[in-house]
Amino acid sequence: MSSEEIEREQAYVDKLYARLDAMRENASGRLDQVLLQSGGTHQARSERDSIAAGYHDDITEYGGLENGLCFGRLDFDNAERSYIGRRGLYEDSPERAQLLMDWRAPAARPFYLATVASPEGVRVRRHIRSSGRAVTGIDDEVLDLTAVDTSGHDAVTGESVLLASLNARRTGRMGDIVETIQAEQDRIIRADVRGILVVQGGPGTGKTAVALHRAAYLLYTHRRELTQRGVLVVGPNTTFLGYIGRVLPSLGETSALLSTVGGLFPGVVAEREEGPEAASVKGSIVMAEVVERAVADRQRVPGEPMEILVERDPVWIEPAVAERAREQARRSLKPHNQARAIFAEIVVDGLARQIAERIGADVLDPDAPNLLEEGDLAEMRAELAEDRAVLAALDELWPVLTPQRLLDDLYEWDDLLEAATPMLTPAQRAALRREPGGGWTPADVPLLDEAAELLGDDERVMREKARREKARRERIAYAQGVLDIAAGSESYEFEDIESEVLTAFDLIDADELAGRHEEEARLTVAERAAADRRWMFGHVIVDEAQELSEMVWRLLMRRCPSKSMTLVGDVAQTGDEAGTTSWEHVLSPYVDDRWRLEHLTVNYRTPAEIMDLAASVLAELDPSLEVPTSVRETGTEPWTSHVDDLAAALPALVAREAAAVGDGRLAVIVPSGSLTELGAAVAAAVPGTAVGEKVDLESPVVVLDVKRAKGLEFDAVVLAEPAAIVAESARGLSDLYVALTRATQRLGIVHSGELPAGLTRPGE
Ligand SMILES: Nc1ncnc2c1ncn2[C@@H]1O[C@H](COP(=O)(O)OP(=O)(O)OP(=O)(O)O)[C@@H](O)[C@H]1O
Repeated sequence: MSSEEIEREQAYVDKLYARLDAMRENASGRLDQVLLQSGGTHQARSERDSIAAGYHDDITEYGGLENGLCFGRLDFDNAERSYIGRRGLYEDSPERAQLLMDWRAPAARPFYLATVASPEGVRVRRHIRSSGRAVTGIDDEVLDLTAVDTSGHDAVTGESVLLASLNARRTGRMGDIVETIQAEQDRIIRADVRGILVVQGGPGTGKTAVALHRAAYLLYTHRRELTQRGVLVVGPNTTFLGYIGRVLPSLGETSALLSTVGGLFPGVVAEREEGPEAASVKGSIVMAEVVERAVADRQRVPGEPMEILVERDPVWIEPAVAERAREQARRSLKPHNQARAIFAEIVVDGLARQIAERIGADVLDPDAPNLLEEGDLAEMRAELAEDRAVLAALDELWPVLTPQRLLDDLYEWDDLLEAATPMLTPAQRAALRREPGGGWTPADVPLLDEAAELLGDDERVMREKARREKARRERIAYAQGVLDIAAGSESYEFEDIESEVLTAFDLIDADELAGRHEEEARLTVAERAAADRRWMFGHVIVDEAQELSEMVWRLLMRRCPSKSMTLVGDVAQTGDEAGTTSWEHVLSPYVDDRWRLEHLTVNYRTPAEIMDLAASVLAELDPSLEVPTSVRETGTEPWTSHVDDLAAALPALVAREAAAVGDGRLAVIVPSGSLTELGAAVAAAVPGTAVGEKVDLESPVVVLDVKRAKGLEFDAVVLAEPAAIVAESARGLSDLYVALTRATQRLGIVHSGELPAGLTRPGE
């Protein structure tokens, strides 16, 4: 392509960036203005908060567009032309002529779908390559071969753009694919938002990429509903979330919350590890009943009259009264903590009547009516309801519980555990046992959530929350008052804003104001959703959805009552014992057969040479499972090396591979049981190696186990002792399949023991 043509496109791209810069400056100026406004009604304040949050989102989005703002151009048969980019841009003029079309706009679809066979009115599709703001190349695809003189164009090169991107070195962060979305992917990305869409696809077929682009597409197309309610994206572990974390902002969205299952219960960090037995029991659907029983077991009736000393006089909670109280409280169908008030009222009334009988009786005439009146009785009830001994008795019979307390007690006390789990085997019960304060695991999260549903909020906690919110508002109003006095006016002239604010900041508590800005203006929908267990998302996207347990599905269905969901996964890659090998099994309890299934069939990651090997392992796992077709070959066969002492030999082999990938990324995937030992051996010999749980994926070499490698990809992979990986878990063959399909260029296998079936091929 001629350099004039590149220059011409550069001039256009410069114009786009100039417009973007102006928009960014404008948004920053407006944000500053909003943050400095003050006072007004509660409604005015909250309107300002949301306006400020909007500007903040815009600025974040503009900042993410420094690379490849514009990547395509469509020339139509009717001589019209559209530039396609990561967001739409319009001229700053009354006509608002479109400068750049958002890739998600319906009119941009031909960029992804048009072919020579079906050009959809497109004459030429142009790919514009760039680095930062500089245009570096242009590739044209002539689609309407009859309508155009092709002599001025290069050969058809659509594929070359895709292959260039697939062959590029990995950085440790996932990038977006907006420039090269393929037709089968485009159809999924733009599928109807309603209902549950399951995307089944083998490794490397772009499930993660498609899921994230779908999030961006839905937020664009259904902006009003979804930016308010947000989109939840659930991924398998924090390493993975770090890997995909920058894809969405670069697509221009801040209304998506990325979370692991462990992060879905606000206030709890569920990072403890536990054995597969415990995780498997906790994930099973019977736990819904276990939690229900555990709550019911905390609503007690004493076996015999329970004595309480009220001001040194004994009174008794009679079993019959407590029974009636419990029944009425349960019949209210209120959650446990709220129903306690009903229980307490009836019990207290019983106590008040006992006392009334004693002190109101006519000593001269036992048959005479009680001397106390209804008013006296009411007063007595009020006093008893506050009495320490009565409260202690109520706490014993119907304690106010947090979900954490309920589960802590359940796991700790044999009698509670036994009572709540008659349907479990002794071994399953033993797997649940835990000492107090042991920390939460991801499998506890749906149980905490289940408990929270049944327990409801503690009214005391709610009162405390309301009190704190009121105090916060008052502090702000106070600070604002000072600010207004300092500035001498309630409304500012914007030219003078800086000097006035500086004075005010000097005079009052700057932290207070900074905190207020932080708290109120900076909270995105995603942040607000993260802090609120009851948040109901507009759409839920789950990656590696095959790993989710039945209990997690229950939680997710609660968070998305509209059941608008996209679930991507591969039932051949299930590693978690509580995970699934059947979509139908997990979905039918919620939506029966009302869900749609789409398939992705092309592997964009793993070259054919590596996929051949992975295919033999998949055949061992289940011959009926289909292997996705690799889109490219590299000419490099995987190598196998048999060694006597793995820990001694591995570092040198890793160093050799690291040299072979140059500035790319290399992963050493090892059995979980040897992670520490092999990690240390490699780290000691190969500079820049990161090992373990939360590895920095941007390191040149990382050592991890399959669980943490899930969903990730690297230029090269060295797989250590595959037979041990297979032996480590009930789903070991699936784990091996996952490990084999992480590489984009090179794969090596090092083993000291036997090779597992499927991998026994002649090596290097
Ligand atoms: N249309 C595309 N254009 C460019 N790259 C693509 C395209 N589709 C997928 N890729 C790339 O292929 C690789 C694999 O994609 P992704 O991680 O989304 O696959 P996956 O199906 O989630 O894999 P796995 O099940 O193994 O986790 C990524 O590097 C992704 O960017």
